[in-house]
Amino acid sequence: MAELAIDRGFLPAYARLQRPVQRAVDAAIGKFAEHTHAGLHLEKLASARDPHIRTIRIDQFHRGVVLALGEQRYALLNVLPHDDAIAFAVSRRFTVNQALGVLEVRDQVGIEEFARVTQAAPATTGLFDKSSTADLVRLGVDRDLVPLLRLISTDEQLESLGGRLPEVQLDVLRGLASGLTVEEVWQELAERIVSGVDTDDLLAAARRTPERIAFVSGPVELAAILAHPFDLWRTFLHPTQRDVAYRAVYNGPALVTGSAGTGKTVTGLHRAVFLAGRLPDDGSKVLLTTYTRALADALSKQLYRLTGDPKVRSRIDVISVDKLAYEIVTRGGRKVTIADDDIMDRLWEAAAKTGPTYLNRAGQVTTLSGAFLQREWEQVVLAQQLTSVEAYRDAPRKGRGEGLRGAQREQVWVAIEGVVNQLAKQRRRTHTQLADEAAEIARRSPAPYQHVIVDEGQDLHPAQWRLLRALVAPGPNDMFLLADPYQRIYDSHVSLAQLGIHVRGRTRRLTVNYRTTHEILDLSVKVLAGDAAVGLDDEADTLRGYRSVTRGGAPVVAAHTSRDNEFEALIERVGTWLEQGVEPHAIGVAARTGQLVMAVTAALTDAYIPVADDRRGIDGVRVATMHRMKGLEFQCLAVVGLDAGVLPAPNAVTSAAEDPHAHRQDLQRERCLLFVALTRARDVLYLSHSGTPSTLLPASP
Ligand SMILES: Nc1ncnc2c1ncn2[C@@H]1O[C@H](COP(=O)(O)OP(=O)(O)OP(=O)(O)O)[C@@H](O)[C@H]1O
Repeated sequence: MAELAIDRGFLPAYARLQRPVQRAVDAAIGKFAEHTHAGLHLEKLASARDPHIRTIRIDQFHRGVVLALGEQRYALLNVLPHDDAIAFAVSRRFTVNQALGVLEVRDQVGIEEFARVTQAAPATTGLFDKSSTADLVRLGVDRDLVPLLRLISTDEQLESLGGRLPEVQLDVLRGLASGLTVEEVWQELAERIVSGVDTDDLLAAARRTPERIAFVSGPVELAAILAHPFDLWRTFLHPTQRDVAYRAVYNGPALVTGSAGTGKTVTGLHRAVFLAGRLPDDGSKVLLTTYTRALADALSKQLYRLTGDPKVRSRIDVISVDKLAYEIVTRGGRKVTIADDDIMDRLWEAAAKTGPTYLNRAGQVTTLSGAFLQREWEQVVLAQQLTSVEAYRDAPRKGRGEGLRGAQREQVWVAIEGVVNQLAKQRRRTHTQLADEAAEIARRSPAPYQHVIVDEGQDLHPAQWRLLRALVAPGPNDMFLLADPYQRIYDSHVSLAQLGIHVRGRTRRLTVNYRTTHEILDLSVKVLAGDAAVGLDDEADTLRGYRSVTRGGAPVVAAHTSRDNEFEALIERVGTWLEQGVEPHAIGVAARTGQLVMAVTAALTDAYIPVADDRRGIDGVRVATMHRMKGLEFQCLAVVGLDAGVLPAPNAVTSAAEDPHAHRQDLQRERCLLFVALTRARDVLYLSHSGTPSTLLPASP
């Protein structure tokens, strides 16, 4: 089969066609492949804005639109009913970006229309006043567009013009509009700048544009692409994603950051397949790991969609860090019983009752809470592997708030030791303890993996990092880490460098959100209240340039006077989504507490709405705590119970009297949690509360 190119925009169009039309499309594609396209009636249109555009006959009612790239190569752009196909073909114009050399498409007729309407109302302050024409052109913006861009003064205008502009240029303009300087946008593009671009060579440009044009080399590859027409991420990566995922060599651990929905997981999956594909057939393996079992399952499913090659697939182990630690420790038949959260909570509460006291700011003697002791154990003692009171007395308490005086530390140590001893007596371990044991075992054996890829890295504990470090020998391409410090919802404040994982000079940031609409993202970012998060590389992270590629409706915030009313409204809302044809599993309902989750589940079930139950294998609407929503996504999402007394969760926030620093940190963690929840929504977000709204909700979304 000869080379045939497919445009990214064609796949969703293909998915919407009736099966017989799809078959006619397949036949037409086949003719192209056999170079018998003469029979397809390639037609040039007199009124077309682009002389390279042709249409072809698909069936009696449908026409395909193709682009002649030169050298007898064609790219299939779209298949539409006859009149729509003609309108599409007439309006599109393909050009070559003068800075990047990539193939671009614009809706020329749409741009002309926009210019007609906009000229009547010239702007006073333009959105791009800070960028000179030379700057814009240097960033690849077409010179003929600049006068029109000068008339634009609002984000709304840019978005209304946006759909008609070449995508790369829109991305540049969105970056500038979101506050990036010309230099920062240039930096984002820098590695893709091409010198000596021939703006007449469409074929060369198409080959430089894998994010838009896929050259298909055989029927198997074509079938694989057409089989999942909505999974654009499988074929068309953003250039930054592609560059990050397919770089031949990182000379050591690499860290990819990017906030919610920027395709970190997608990038990690591509990297896993890329690295696995290069491994020799001698049992060498890639580890793809993440925080929870549910996330590992999701990764596994996506991996199957990305590669059908059983050989490659068999070289990638997908497993959560906890399960991996468990497997390593129990490998020789050793029995281990895990202490679950309930057991641990009870032990810590008991320890707190009889445990250390402190003088609070009002001068009263108060006991430290069980939650405080537990965090002290996990974040200081286990994090630094402290084994004696002497070591603990002098240990730094990074991220743990106010100092504990020497005598207090001794009391805290006694309380912690008491809990640890009881655990040992019960022959139980926590997952964190297990991770260190597993790391110890791993250090004594040859490293079992050639490459380790970690998703959701922001929440891993130092013990888990120690384990991962021990599973792969230091060297090129050893570790590929994906993390977003704004989605840190547990307490780990990790410095990778201190754990012997040095990423300096190998960090990359993704900024384009592919999941969430502009409107939902806008609200979600407000929840973070402008606080900068510190990344795994010890650098302050930034959300500058973080932007979405889609637009939609504004999120709704519904205020209710009682929980009953709130749930009634939720049932109605979910019912409407289902009536509109949204699949139950594409709907999510998130709440802060397990109790609320149970109440929502009961309310929906009583209303005959199916609720997903993994243990019983039941498909349905996913109702879960905000913590469990991490890493997932939903077409329609409701986040409920956003009341003042529920979020921030009182028991998760240290009182300001106990420790003002910890108080601030806990509040920020609750904000991140809400951010994680809200950014799970793809198209529609609905929020509700009963009584006084949570202080974490922005005033007027
Ligand atoms: N290049 C792309 N083209 C189309 N869709 C994409 C692309 N990259 C990512 N997506 C889609 O965007 C969504 C978010 O991607 P992904 O889950 O990889 O992001 P993430 O950064 O890991 O998100 P989070 O941190 O919020 O879990 C997914 O639906 C994914 O399929």
